[in-house]
Amino acid sequence: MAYSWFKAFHIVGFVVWFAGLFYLVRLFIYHVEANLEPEPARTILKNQYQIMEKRLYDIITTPGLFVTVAMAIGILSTNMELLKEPWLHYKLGFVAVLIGYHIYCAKLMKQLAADECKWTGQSLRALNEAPTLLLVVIVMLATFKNNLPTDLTAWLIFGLVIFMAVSIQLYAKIRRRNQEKLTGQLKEESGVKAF
Ligand code: HEM
Repeated sequence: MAYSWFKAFHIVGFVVWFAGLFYLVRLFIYHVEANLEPEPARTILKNQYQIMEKRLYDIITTPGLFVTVAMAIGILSTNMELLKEPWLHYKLGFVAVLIGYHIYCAKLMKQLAADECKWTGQSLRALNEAPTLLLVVIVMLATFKNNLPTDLTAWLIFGLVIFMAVSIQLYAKIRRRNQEKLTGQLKEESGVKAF
């Protein structure tokens, strides 16, 4: 019974953790792109994003990490034999990368607050795909364990995930380009009218 409780809240924990990580880097994108706005909108937006990022990190994302890890320790305490499983060792490797990403997000948040962030909106969009790949791999390992499928279906699903990530990036690029064109046109038109 304890095992099921721990597992249920292990799943709740990582859903919260990932929701936080995905939204956090989206806020970073808006934060960086606020630099393109004229004053006073730029300062107002950047201050607002800074507050939202800190709250999201402290109140949602980091507690999500702690609940996930605490519940995992709970699961392991009910069956220590799990610690000998090779799939768990691989999973722990990917979770370590995920924790590294989580810590790097805190660094980015500080750089953004100090106006020292070198990342562009486009590169942050690409960075935001990293947890998607980790999510897929970790959930696959937790589900299939030592029998991770390597057949055609598995490769097709993996390809589909990569395809979706690339399509989202391309769609965002096209949409931004169209928006820039429209803004340019509107500026030109208002310039002609003023003249
Ligand atoms: C310190 C980090 C973690 C440890 C030590 C850990 C360990 C475990 C263990 C021991 C189980 C039970 C497996 C079994 O009953 O055979 C489990 C289940 C599970 N874990 Fe984790 N986990 C960690 C992080 C994560 C993360 C970050 C995710 C998601 C991205 C995740 C997804 C899952 C899922 C979906 C299950 C349920 C699998 C099933 O139904 O058997 N875990 N985890």
